[in-house]
Amino acid sequence: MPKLNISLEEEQRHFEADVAAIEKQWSSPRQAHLKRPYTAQTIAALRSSIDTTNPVSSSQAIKLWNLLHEHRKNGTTELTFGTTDPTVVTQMAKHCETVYVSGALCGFSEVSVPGMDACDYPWDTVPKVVSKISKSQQWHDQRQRQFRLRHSQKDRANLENWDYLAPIVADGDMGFGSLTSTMKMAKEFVDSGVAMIHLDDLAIGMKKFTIGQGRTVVPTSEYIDRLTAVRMQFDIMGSETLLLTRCDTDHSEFITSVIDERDHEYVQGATKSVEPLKECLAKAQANGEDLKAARNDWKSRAVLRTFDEAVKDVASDSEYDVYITEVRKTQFRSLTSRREIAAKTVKQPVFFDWDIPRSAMGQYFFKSCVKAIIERALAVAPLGDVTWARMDTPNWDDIVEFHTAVRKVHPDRLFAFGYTGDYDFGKAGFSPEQVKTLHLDMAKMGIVWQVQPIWSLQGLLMATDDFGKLWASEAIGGYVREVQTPALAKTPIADGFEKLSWCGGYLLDSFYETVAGEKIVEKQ
Ligand SMILES: C[C@](O)(C(=O)O)[C@H](CC(=O)O)C(=O)O
Repeated sequence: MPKLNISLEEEQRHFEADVAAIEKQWSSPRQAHLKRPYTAQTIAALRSSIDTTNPVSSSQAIKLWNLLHEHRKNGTTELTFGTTDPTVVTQMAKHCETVYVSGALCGFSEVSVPGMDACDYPWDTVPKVVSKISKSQQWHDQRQRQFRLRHSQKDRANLENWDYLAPIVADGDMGFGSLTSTMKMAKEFVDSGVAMIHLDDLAIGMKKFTIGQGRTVVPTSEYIDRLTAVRMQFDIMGSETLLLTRCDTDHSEFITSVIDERDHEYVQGATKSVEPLKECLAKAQANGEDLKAARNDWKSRAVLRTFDEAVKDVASDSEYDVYITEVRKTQFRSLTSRREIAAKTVKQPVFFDWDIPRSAMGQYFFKSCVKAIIERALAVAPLGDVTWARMDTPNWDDIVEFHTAVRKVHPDRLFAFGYTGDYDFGKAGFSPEQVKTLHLDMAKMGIVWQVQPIWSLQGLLMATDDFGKLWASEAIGGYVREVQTPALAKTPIADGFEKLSWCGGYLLDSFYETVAGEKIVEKQ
């Protein structure tokens, strides 16, 4: 292998030029709001000597950044939905300005072994889907342009001219492991051409929906480290790719560790001296008892409380007032500090043990609330570009409280929102009239990117079911009447093979023409 032919002075010059370029990029209007815990020198030294910026990801990110800011300025919002299918994306281009690649959908349709969304698919699953969609967008852009340029300037005025290059937003879940897998995932995303990815605070494998038991977050510090790892990877690549800091704290029941005192306020402990939950459940299992009932019985005996609630239970009203006033003098207090204050302000001893309720997997009980979500969102805001508090149910008061509080600190913040699962708006207290204008009301709070992530699971399934029924009963007669005729009558035409443009027929022909020098297809 030959030695690198570069003098020490030249190497140093390159390094310093890199540092200067990084500092310039970090102070640009696109990046000036970001705060990194590392320096441009550190990043420059982590780069390889070849430029690894991905032009698609960076230009799509800037396009998205400008689009979202335009919405924020106007109090409007981008509305999109999730898919994994490039053909679907071509039709989205007529109505949406962005595309969403959903992890949940990938887990059903883009893996060798499908399953419910537990984010347990390989870490490069979603980047591969983004890459497929991005290449398809580029191809449609190319074949549309080629078709247009076959025509005179005047004739082009009557031809379709869609923006197929809608920026792609994709699901990075929790990063799929520790720092290095998160970095590898971020790298694959950038190389796939993604415009923005979201990363959340869930523990790996602990996104649980069905039995509603066990959804687990990581400590705030680990959430910050994850996002820092992504930001660092983007910086190493010199990428403009946007980072959407998603917070899944809502309805989470557990936290993996109590290492970060910022989380202590929300950790629950037993306030009665009972046997550890783990032992109780092991005994119940050995005796063939109903585990859910045993757990509920244990909970009623253990009386789970946060430390502040435990103090409130034993203190007089005036004692509690003194206690909580003292606690609130500092934003974050460790359990040790809370115990010290309680010892000074409350006569009764406070029994509180957060180890007794720990699960067999070691998790601690966690009491989620809007305040906890706000604190996490604020802790990570400087690392990201957009904020999303994922909510299991559409609770309007919570939505308003969250966005108002974050906007107080970051008035220009961009927000995202997902109409997760199938929200029951009626049950959540919304009138049909309120649902109609919900997206606009949210836009006024800075929620500039709104997504129905899993449209396929209702919309596409329903359309396929309806068509399957028609085809089975009426075959080609039904097809011609219900699909082909209306598709061709549509303006603009619902593309397909009929017009050679959508399927790239003219582009293909022009490759042959260019190589063989023959004019195979007449200009239209
Ligand atoms: C957005 C989401 O992460 C997804 O994978 O699409 C899911 C969607 C859903 O469960 O409806 C989510 O966690 O909200």
